[in-house]
Amino acid sequence: MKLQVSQPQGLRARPCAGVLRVHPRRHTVSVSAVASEPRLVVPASLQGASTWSPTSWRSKPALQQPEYLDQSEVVKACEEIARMPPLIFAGECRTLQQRLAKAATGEAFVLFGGDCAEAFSQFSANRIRDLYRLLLQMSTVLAFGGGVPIVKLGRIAGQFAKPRSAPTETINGVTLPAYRGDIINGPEFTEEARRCDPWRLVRAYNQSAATLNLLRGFSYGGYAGLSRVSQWNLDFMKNTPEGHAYMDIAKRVDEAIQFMIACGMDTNMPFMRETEFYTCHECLLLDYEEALTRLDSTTDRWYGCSAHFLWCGERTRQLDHAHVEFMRGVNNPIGVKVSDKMDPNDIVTLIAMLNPTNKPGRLSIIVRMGARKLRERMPALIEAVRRSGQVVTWVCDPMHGNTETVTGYKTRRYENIRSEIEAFFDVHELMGTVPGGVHLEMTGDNVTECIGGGASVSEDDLNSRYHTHCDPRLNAEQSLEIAFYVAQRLRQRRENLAAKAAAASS
Ligand SMILES: O=C[C@H](O)[C@H](O)COP(=O)(O)O
Ligand SMILES: C=C(OP(=O)(O)O)C(=O)O
Repeated sequence: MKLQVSQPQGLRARPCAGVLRVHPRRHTVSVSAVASEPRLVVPASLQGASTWSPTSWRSKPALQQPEYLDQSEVVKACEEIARMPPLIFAGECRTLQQRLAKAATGEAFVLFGGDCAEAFSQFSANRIRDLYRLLLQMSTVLAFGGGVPIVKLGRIAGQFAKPRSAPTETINGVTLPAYRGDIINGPEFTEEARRCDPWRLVRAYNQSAATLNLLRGFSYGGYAGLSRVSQWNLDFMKNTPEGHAYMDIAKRVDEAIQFMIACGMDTNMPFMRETEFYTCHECLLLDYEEALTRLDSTTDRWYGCSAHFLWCGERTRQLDHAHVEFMRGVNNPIGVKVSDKMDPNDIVTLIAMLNPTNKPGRLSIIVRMGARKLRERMPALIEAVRRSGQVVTWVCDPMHGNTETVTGYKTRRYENIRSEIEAFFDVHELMGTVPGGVHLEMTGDNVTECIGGGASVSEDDLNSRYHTHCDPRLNAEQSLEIAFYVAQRLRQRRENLAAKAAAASS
């Protein structure tokens, strides 16, 4: 999240859903040949590539959109957002893309983490700080194990809209519209709360701006400095096994820094005082995303300025629908969630549509299918992508394929989450490909939403601190425990590669 003073002026605001300056762009549709076969061409029925604009999604079916009672209020709210400054800058997106390109080749690793759904009622500086420092702690553990830079991407400052399996919810015979995230309606089970309110768009924008302001302060104001590694432990973690294991690493980092200072290292170097931190969310609510789409005058390219990284959800990734149409035209690094329903031919077509010039770091494929299905289905997806010569960053989301209901609560079992990560690393090892990152729903709070792990949250504990508005999150202790497991796999991978390289050169 480098603040680039010259960029804001470079991003031109555009009016929302009205007089719109269409900026024709050309996409080549064949993947530039990294490998020679098969040549990949997007079917003619899915083309129309030269006509992209921030509103071209409007001519396609858009799933999971709210039904507002008064569309004119939506237009007014979006016009207000379109007049507001961008939340992120195009130059930051380009830097992030370079970092993600490194993750595609194993020279970096990506950590995505944060709330399932940010909430207006849970907005506080302390909660932002606690998630932020937990992500810093996890990054330290991962960097220590993996020996590579960790790209930190918070599901924060914009992760408000939720796709739902069913449009309605029924409790005790009463049926109301489903809760779709605070940017759309409220979680309370009343008719009034569940009504879609367009002015929530503006409130979500304002909360995102305030959140980003604090995150930038933490990242560049000294909080994230390496000399503070031992101070990031959350209070309630201090007496847990993960807290102790973390402090062991922190001690070794402190010693390494002391040694480097003794060797003459300047502690005022930016890498000692600052860290890059990026934001991401699901690109779901297209009215909002369109209102924050801006033209970067330094490159004459469009960027989605609601977050550095946007992803397309499993439920909205249809090749000929609105979300794919919108995403193919923004120049941010982007992702697509992929379940076991994804077909190997379709993944190749989808990648060609979203990354026609095969830019490394542009596209992350975020796999979420549960351990068993991942072992069965992911090899064919990897093989199809490899044969087409497409460069993607493979990321494991071990949350969304592992949701179940226990004693009336939506939950996830720690062991299933860990097993999916294990399967992800195993499959990449077998295929000789690169595990590029993990994507977690997690919080710095001491919640009881996922069962198991060292924290030993039991089925009976679920009702004690179940605060999520949508899906269950790992708590701080469970998250750190996952980080230790991933770090161990990264270390193993590093050692295996070194052993292979040594054998090859002897
Ligand atoms: O976070 C993902 C989805 O929004 C969520 O899993 C949907 O939950 P549902 O199946 O209860 O609608
Ligand atoms: C909805 C989400 O994921 P998916 O599209 O994989 O279900 C999410 O990550 O919030």
